[in-house]
Amino acid sequence: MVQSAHPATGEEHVLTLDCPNRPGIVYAVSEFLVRHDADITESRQFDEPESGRFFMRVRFTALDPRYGRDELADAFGPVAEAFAMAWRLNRTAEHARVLVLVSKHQHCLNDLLFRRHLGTLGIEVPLVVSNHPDAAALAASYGVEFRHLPVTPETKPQAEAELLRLIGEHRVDLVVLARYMQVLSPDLCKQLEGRAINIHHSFLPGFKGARPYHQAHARGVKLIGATAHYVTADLDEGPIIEQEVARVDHSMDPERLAALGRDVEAQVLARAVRLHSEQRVLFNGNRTVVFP
Ligand SMILES: Nc1nc2c(c(=O)[nH]1)N[C@@H](CN(C=O)c1ccc(C(=O)N[C@@H](CCC(=O)O)C(=O)O)cc1)CN2
Repeated sequence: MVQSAHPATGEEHVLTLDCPNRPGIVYAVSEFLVRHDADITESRQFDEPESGRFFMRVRFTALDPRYGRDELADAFGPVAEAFAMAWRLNRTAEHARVLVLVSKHQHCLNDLLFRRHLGTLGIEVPLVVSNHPDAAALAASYGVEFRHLPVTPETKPQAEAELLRLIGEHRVDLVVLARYMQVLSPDLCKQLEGRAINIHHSFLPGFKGARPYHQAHARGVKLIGATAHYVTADLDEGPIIEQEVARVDHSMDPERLAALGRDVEAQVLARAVRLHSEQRVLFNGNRTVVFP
């Protein structure tokens, strides 16, 4: 990891990119930044032999006030085109606007709102939405707007249309399924591609579905876990961002496993939301490249 020696005054940005691997990519990016009077403060890269793709994340401070995010983006376009890059450039001061979806279990929602309240998670949460009324008091306790959106097989299309309207109205960048127990339709998944994260309460690919702790108990596992992944139409199959495990034993019934799992779920989801909101996750097919 490359770290800058001298403090710089200016706006901090993050550039992420991926492209076919070839010589000269790092030079081209560095030359562009130097030419625009930017100071690189962190740089990570990964060459993936299997796909032949190159992945990079650069954090830099723009020292010349003539070059804000939009001016730099316009100027970087030709460089990106020359290397067939997929890329994103954002100011780090811009916090991701997160809509949280929740059902009955509130531990992951509470953890996210508490970390935001403490200022240790750089996100804004304009809205909490649930298919049950239970979480209204928790959202209110953090001063966050709450919307109860019941979902039945008959009302799912209207409920999802209303959810999309709320995402637009609140300028949402990221949807977080914090133990939301309804399966999103393929259409909604397509519209939320790359900007919806789910916490699954097992160590995937083990124990998919709605009752992983009962499955784990029945199997007699000695480790349980949680997985944060991007949401796709294929249930529990999306690109994995973060995972963690905890040791368990024969004396623990499904309820005890679920109680232990709650802490793991909350930690894994908060880590995944931080990694995504800091632009530290890049897509590599159905997998991810994560620069922590
Ligand atoms: N399109 C997707 N939607 C959702 C995903 C996903 O990966 N893709 N993850 C789930 C969360 N989840 C596991 O992490 C999960 C939630 C619900 C179910 C399920 O079978 N639900 C039943 C209803 C259960 C209930 O009402 O309690 C169902 O929808 O018929 C499985 C896995 C969130 N959505």
